[in-house]
Amino acid sequence: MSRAADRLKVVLNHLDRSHDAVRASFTSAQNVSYHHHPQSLQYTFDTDVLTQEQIIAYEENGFILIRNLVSEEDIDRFKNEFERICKREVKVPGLTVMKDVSIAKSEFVEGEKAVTKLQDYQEDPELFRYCVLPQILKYVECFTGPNIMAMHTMLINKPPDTGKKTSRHPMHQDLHYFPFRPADRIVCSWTAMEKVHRENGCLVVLPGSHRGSLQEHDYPEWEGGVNKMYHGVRNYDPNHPRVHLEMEKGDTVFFHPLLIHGSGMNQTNGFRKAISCHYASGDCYYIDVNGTTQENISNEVKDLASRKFGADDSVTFADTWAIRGRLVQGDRISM
Ligand SMILES: CC(C)CC(=O)SCCNC(=O)CCNC(=O)[C@H](O)C(C)(C)COP(=O)(O)OP(=O)(O)OC[C@H]1O[C@@H](n2cnc3c(N)ncnc32)[C@H](O)[C@@H]1OP(=O)(O)O
Ligand SMILES: Nc1ncnc2c1ncn2[C@@H]1O[C@H](COP(=O)(O)OP(=O)(O)OP(=O)(O)O)[C@@H](O)[C@H]1O
Ligand SMILES: O=C(O)CCC(=O)C(=O)O
Ligand SMILES: [Fe+2]
Ligand SMILES: [Mg+2]
Repeated sequence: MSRAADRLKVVLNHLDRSHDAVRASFTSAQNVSYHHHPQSLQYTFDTDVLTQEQIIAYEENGFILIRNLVSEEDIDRFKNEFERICKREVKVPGLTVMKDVSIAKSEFVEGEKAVTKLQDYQEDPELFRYCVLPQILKYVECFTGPNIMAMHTMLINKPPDTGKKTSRHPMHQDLHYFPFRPADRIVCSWTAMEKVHRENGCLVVLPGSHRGSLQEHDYPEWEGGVNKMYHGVRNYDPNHPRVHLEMEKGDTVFFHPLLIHGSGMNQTNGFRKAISCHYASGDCYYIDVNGTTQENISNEVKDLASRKFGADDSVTFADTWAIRGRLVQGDRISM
């Protein structure tokens, strides 16, 4: 047998045995169903980039954390560009600058202290460098395959909580926002721009939840308010076993779009920064989400597009994604 085939056999054997344990760790309240019995790898391509342990970890948990993947120098450049954008020294076409809801609705705050998140930075060459870093794409290819589209770009500047707990990001699955498939050929890369830990609101994940299905999402009923479009999974069970991903500057997590994740309150005085990109295979295809659980977010996105860009009814949810997507490797086949 070839070396690759040997490797695959070892991995599949391991997965077959360990899946029962992962299955058992989920409560029925979370309504996660498993049908997965591995005949081959479902979530990864074995391209000799990932170790056996990393393949097993991603297949089982739905994420892998790679330490020290992005250099300090690159991160400082992203941070510097973020500051220039906040000071309005550069204007980026298509960029959304989002303020925290409790800051936007109360005090007048200027500059980066008002900004919770930049979204859609694909037209900013300095920030978009993140999406084409070779060491990132090398890992992304293990999940998407060789044709790679950068579909969604964000720089998150989680502010110190104002006391209303609005700095939290409710537990969600990113696939809720995406009208393209297959889910297994989509991956998020999320890089800490400084030390992130429980106190400043690191990512919180439910390992193995990527093996469930897309759940219904809605605004959580939070007293202090919720940020626009921060939908959470319905009936979230706070007692579910979860993992806090504490990371150093430059550490990067790659995760599946069905993985349930969120982030806690920022209880420090600093702004917790991270940069991320969602990638999809250039072979993915758009779906119509009308009549599905994604209809609520689709309507919100289309509303915003019509207010912001004067888009008319003929602009679909899928169009709003196709416009933002950028090819970063290989061919743009059907996206
Ligand atoms: C996988 C991935 C996609 C997952 C996610 O990223 S989930 C989060 C997705 N988030 C987004 O797509 C960003 C959505 N936000 C935006 O588009 C913008 O921030 C807007 C909500 C439209 C506000 O922008 P803009 O109109 O420039 O802001 P203004 O300061 O002029 O405020 C206009 C009215 O909006 C309110 N507002 C501002 N920021 C927020 C907020 N964060 N949450 C809820 N409401 C907000 C603001 O209070 C104001 O309301 P009124 O005074 O008109 O009642
Ligand atoms: N009702 C809910 N619906 C969806 N997500 C929620 C809900 N309640 C909490 N979360 C999410 O659960 C995750 C953990 O939040 P929490 O505020 O408990 O942080 P934490 O890291 O546990 O902090 P602490 O150390 O203070 O307990 C966050 O993503 C938060 O937004
Ligand atoms: O950085 C965070 O707090 C998580 C953001 C996130 O999960 C998202 O925007 O989809
Ligand atoms: Fe997310
Ligand atoms: Mg807690």
